[in-house]
Amino acid sequence: MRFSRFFLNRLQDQACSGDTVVVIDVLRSFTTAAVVLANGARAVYPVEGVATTVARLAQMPDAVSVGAVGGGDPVPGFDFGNSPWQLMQADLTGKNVVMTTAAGVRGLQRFRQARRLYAASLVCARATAKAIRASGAAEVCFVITGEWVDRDGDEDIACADYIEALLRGEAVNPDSFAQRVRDSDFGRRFTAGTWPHLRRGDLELAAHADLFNFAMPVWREGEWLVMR
Ligand SMILES: O=C(O)[C@H](CS(=O)(=O)O)OP(=O)(O)O
Repeated sequence: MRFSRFFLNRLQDQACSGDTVVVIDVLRSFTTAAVVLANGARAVYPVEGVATTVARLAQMPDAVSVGAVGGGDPVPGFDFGNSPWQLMQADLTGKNVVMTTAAGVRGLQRFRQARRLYAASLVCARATAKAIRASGAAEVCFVITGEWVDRDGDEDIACADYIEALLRGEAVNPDSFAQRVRDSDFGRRFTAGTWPHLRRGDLELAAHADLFNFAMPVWREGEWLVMR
């Protein structure tokens, strides 16, 4: 199996070749999406942009809305912010969830044509590696969504390192990768006490390696993407 990395927020030309694209967003989109699915949601629809999300919600009047803008503040009027801690306490049994976020969802939409597309985070990392191996993937591209000019994105790089190590068959302990999530530039904002919408509970969940034993393949349904 061959591996490459693509940094979503870098301007220079980068290639993301291969049969499998794994978009990683540990803080917080795909930790949130995993919690939503674990809490019984029927489906998560990742939609780019608040206006398009509002239009999608108008087509699905019973859907639950989850969203945040760049920096992590919730979208006003939505049912939930991009907070796994908040969603962990919600009963979402049978619900459709429409989700918009500034980085993770954008990463999925950018690679929506990939032959096999996964959303991944540390909470489902081992299951993601298992699913990729079972698919017979030959070349895997990891998309790092959390690196910005003011953030190292190491929470996502750590997750990519962990999944790649598992796919290489290495015997790895997830603890050091979880610690990198806590120590990352963005991770530290969740304990600084100066970002009211970035809760310590979100970070603790996001750093809980292999909390869930399912992967999150992303499917195309007409013009929409969906995770089930
Ligand atoms: O809501 C979040 O935690 C982040 C904020 S930002 O876009 O990284 O500033 O969004 P996400 O898409 O989950 O990375």
